[in-house]
Amino acid sequence: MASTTTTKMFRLKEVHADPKKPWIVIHNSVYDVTNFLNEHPGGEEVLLEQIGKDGTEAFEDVGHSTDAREMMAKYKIGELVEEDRFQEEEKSTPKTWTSDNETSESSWKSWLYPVALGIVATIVYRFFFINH
Ligand code: HEM
Repeated sequence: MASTTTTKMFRLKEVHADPKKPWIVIHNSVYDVTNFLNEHPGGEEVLLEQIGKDGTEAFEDVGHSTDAREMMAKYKIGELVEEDRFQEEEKSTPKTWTSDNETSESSWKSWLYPVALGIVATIVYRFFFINH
């Protein structure tokens, strides 16, 4: 019985914005960072800016290491209930990438660079032979 782990579910409004008991939501999981504030390599200031809300974007913008991600497990206290969950945008990004007409527009741009480089190389090559 003692080994069964049940995930505690929280409403977004239950996530404390109190600096004395600070909680943060990252990827729809709830973290109690009370004992982490002093230890955070990025400082407590940035953590305090995210308390009581979804800090996923701020967390990802920093590009946290795998070590940092593993460290998070220690502070996780539960997850957000289904109704309060935030859309995880990252997962849908690769789909829109391939299906957009934006892609066909940007693909001709990717040709421009090597073609321009080829033209410049030809000019330089010709000058070399004319002058020598
Ligand atoms: C429980 C959640 C978090 C954990 C365990 C954590 C852990 C860490 C660790 C281990 C580092 C050192 C660099 C690395 O290994 O990536 C770091 C750096 C940093 N973190 Fe966090 N962090 C958390 C949440 C946040 C949040 C919500 C923000 C909001 C902006 C943040 C901002 C930063 C910044 C600005 C740095 C410094 C980056 C640098 O100096 O290059 N962290 N964090």
